[in-house]
Amino acid sequence: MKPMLMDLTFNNIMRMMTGKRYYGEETNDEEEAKRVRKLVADVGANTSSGNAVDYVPILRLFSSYEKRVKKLGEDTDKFLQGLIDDKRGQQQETGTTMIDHLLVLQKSDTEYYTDQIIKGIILIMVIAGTNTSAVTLEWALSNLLNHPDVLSKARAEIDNRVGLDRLIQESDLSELPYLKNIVLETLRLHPATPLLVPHMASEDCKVGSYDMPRGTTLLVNAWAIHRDPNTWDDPDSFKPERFEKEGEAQKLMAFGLGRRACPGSGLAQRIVGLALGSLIQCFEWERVGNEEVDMKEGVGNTVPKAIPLQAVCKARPFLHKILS
Ligand code: HEM
Repeated sequence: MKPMLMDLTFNNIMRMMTGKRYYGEETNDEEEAKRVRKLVADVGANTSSGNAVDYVPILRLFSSYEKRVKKLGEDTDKFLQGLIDDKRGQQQETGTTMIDHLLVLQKSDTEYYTDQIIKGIILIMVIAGTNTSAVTLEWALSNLLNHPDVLSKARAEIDNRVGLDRLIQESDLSELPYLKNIVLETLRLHPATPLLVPHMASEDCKVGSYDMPRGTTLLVNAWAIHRDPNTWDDPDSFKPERFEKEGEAQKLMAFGLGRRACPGSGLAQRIVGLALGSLIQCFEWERVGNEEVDMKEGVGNTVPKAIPLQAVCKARPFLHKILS
């Protein structure tokens, strides 16, 4: 499932930014899509591993990491500049992509909305928004396969509120509280970035009973906070119903808190909710064998499953009718 979910979230973000798809059958330009897919795979392979030279400087003599990453940076910059230049050749005022809007802003505020800033915005949306949403979907589906009762309840909610005459759409999400609670429970047990991102104290301060001198790096262990038995009942169990209690969702830290919290949290919850809702509405899902889906965590910036999810699915009969 993981590669398909990654393709989905990457297409989603890139369609918002550029209007183009790079994965699947409806790609606009297959040659360009192939180049972009290779670039994305190379960036993925080189970002989560880190640079051993940072810890053991002598390794510089043997390592090609820095050279490789520099070349990758140049290729990425060329690709992003190409996206902006393509759009600049078109009529932005009628365009609906994010790059169109940013180029309109560039005309009125040239100093702030430079190409560099626009490239940075595209890049951070791809880096921060694709893998995080894809792993959350993979954990959500894994939990549903291990809890068929929850899956049936979610399907019943969608069938009742959306029906079988059309596909679920974004505007339905506010009417599907159980589906929302499944997403929240997944974010509680499997926060995609379990240590958030490192923060630094800009002034001397106290966190709980600890003194934090200015300049201290602070890591927040959201994973542990989300499983703290003093805060949650039966914290290790997957129980979306817990979020029916008022105020429970406010205890989550999967998107951080405060000024530097994730600005994509609303978008992420819509992407994950709609994708998961569509998978539940359109397909019958089963585990590959009788055994439960393995829920061990692997290693990575955004916590992957140790064993990638494989599942069996069959289109529900109504789908043929509405797609024909
Ligand atoms: C399930 C999906 C996602 C999760 C779990 C997630 C989680 C996080 C977390 C924990 C942080 C750091 C917050 C902190 O340290 O206090 C963060 C930062 C950020 N996220 Fe997300 N995120 C997700 C999706 C997205 C999406 C879809 C976008 C945009 C397209 C996005 C854009 C960003 C950006 C730009 C930052 C940096 C904000 C800053 O430093 O001020 N994220 N995210």
